[in-house]
Amino acid sequence: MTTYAVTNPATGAVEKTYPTATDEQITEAVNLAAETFTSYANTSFEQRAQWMHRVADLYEERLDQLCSIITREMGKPVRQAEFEVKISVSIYRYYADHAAEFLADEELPVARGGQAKVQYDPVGVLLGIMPWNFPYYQVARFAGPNLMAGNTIVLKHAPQCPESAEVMEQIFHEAGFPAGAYVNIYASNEQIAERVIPDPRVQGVSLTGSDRAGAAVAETAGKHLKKVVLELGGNDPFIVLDREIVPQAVELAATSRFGNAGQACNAAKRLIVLEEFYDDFVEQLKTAVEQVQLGDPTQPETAMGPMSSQQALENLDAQVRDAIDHGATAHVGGAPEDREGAWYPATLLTGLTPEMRAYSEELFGPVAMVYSVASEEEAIKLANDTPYGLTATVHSSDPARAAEVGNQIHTGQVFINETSTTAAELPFGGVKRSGFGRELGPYGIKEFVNVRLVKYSKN
Ligand SMILES: NC(=O)C1=CN([C@@H]2O[C@H](COP(=O)(O)OP(=O)(O)OC[C@H]3O[C@@H](n4cnc5c(N)ncnc54)[C@H](O)[C@@H]3O)[C@@H](O)[C@H]2O)C=CC1
Ligand SMILES: CCCCCC(=O)O
Repeated sequence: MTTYAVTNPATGAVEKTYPTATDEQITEAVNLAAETFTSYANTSFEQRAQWMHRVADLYEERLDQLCSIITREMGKPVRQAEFEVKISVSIYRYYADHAAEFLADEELPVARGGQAKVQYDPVGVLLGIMPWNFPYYQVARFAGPNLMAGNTIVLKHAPQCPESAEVMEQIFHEAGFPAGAYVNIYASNEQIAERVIPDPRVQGVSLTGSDRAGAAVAETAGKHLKKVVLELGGNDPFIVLDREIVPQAVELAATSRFGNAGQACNAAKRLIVLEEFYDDFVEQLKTAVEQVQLGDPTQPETAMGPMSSQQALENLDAQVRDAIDHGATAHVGGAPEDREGAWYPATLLTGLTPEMRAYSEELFGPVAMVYSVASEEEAIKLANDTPYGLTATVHSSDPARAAEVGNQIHTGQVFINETSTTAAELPFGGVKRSGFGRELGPYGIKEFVNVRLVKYSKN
């Protein structure tokens, strides 16, 4: 049974519970989104943009409240929560400002004469299934473009995030969107599979989360011929090619790995370093990891708070224990803190080998793993030795060399001499088990539209 509750990971205390929807409520939610679609699809881009900018205004006006909610729901340090709210605002404003341009009719040349154009029409009700790690940002990547395209949305958030889910729906309605344009549901997985995805008025599903969840939802969607966009996990390589870049690479690696307590699909997870300066890199990184102190996530000076839940901590602990039991070395950290709440210290592991779970599985927590390789070719081979393909970052004092290596890594995104970042105008997505489809940028608004040909005879 799915329980929607605010369980503060800093203390383990259940602070608020929300009732899972009844089957009748689920049906009413889809009915409302479907009935609203007809009129909403006929609103102008200007009207949608006005409402969308108002959503962004309300996020800005309620910054402190929004930050406090997710700090309690999943332990995010308040400064990082501010960043998340602000990037969500930028996504809403980006699509408010650019949707009309991105979805403008396109005239097509016709060899045999006549006229033709493509128009980008909304398709109907979309289901969004979002995770707990960035409660506002993940929803913005889905709601921003699809509402601007004229679709209506039914949003099922993570069971850990019922309060942020509630406040987002309130904001969209207060901003002026029709009630049926954005409908939040506290649904169970079974209700999603049995009552939402099969509904003929639901035209697509966007899920961000684990590949396990993605596979389950995509299987149901496939059975009912519904398009999906999947933003799943990653085990992203971070390759260091020369000694000169090591100090910068150490700083970037620590920032990427320990932000959000390591709970980011695009975090640098596998640090791959040429053996000639491997010891130096590990020593410098050890110093950086030791400086990442756990703290009260409500305090502005805190760099890392608890993990999102006791379950997330236990999953990570099992993976790290398995690595250590099979011979890995924990230079820093390596076990949960002995106190109430989901507290796991910044951890540095070396000596990873293929028989360990940590070698092939995503470690969704504050654990940096460093691998030594003898050559650039070995670095590329190791980087690609994963079922995932989300982002890769490559670091060298010679950016052209880094780009050449980056071009050989099978991922949806490559970053040269910087951490894997995200922005409203940059497409985000992966290959292999990291999912398919793209969010953000001009690509994110064309995933759930009907690319419709209109042709006129030449007479
Ligand atoms: N790509 C990303 O941003 C994220 C990836 N993850 C990955 O997921 C792993 C585990 O995290 P979880 O909390 O288990 O995330 P999850 O993948 O179980 O949850 C993500 C969302 O999918 C929903 N969901 C899960 N199974 C479902 C099903 N059968 N039908 C319908 N909805 C379903 C959840 O309720 C939630 O809303 C992490 O270790 C990480 O690898 C988790 C969060 C975000
Ligand atoms: C704002 C950072 C992006 C995290 C992307 C993810 O975990 O899905």
